[in-house]
Amino acid sequence: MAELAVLYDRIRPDEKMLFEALDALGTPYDKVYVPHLKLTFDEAGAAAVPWKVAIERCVSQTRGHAVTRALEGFGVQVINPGHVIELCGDKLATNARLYAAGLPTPRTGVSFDGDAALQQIEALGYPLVLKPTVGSWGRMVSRLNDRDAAEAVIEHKAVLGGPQHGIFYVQELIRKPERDIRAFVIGGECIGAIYRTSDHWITNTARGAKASNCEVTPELRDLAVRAAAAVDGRIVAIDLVEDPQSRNEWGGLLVIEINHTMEFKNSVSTTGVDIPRRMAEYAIGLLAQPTGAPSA
Ligand SMILES: Nc1ncnc2c1ncn2[C@@H]1O[C@H](COP(=O)(O)OP(=O)(O)OP(=O)(O)O)[C@@H](O)[C@H]1O
Repeated sequence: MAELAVLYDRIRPDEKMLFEALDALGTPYDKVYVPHLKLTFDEAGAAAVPWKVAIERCVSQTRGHAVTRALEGFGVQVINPGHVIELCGDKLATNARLYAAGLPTPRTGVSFDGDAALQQIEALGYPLVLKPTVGSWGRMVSRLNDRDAAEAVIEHKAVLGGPQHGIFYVQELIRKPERDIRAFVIGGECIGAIYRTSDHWITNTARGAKASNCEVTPELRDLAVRAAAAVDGRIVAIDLVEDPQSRNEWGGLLVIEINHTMEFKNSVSTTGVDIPRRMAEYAIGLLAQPTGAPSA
């Protein structure tokens, strides 16, 4: 049993790379397959939790959040902490936090009923993007070019039902170049960034976008670091778009979302930065601190 753990529910190339980085650094760690983990809140249960620090890598956000909350009860410092997962796992919560911190995002609205949503959409004007507040890989991110599209999507959501479909989260469509930017922030430092380029307006690599290196300009560095700090993220990836119409102090960059269990497999050779090693070093650095307190 080691003081460091990696919590996972599937071994993707990213987790393999993280294990290899930890192996290379020689620090003992436990690979904890969360679906087999049982935690009991009593003395014996606490004795069975040896870890001081854990890196949470679950594909299932619900599982990752739950195990994080539980382990925090045993004094384990999980990267990222539960409150960070709560914020980053929900685009509305992230946007509200970024707004409160004075950081730029696309103009965004939220409403809680179909009729109100249609009114808000009409007032904001087309084209708009409607997205689920919880989700990734660009799933159900929908472009609304006109009232017909808005009515159709609102009706689908009403008929499908379910708590998620009762929230209407809409954003102005940014006329970005055919790419977005993903910046990696570890321990308060922006260690690299990639462009994700596609001829589709949804530029996720999961949808076939091509990754290439993106220079970390002072503006990008500043915004990425501030966005990570706004959600208290320890190891996070910040997704941004370039708005040619914005004259903001970050050269028109806007934050779209923040990923708390970031995928990085396509970004290591692209950026030339050994991202899994930086993650491993950050976690090992926390072990050395008396309280396991974060360094950033
Ligand atoms: N307001 C917007 N204007 C223009 N393009 C957008 C906007 N919002 C999202 N996009 C595009 O759609 C993609 C997916 O959007 P978003 O990141 O919000 O969804 P996701 O499902 O969380 O994806 P990810 O896998 O990046 O977490 C973005 O990478 C971007 O290319």
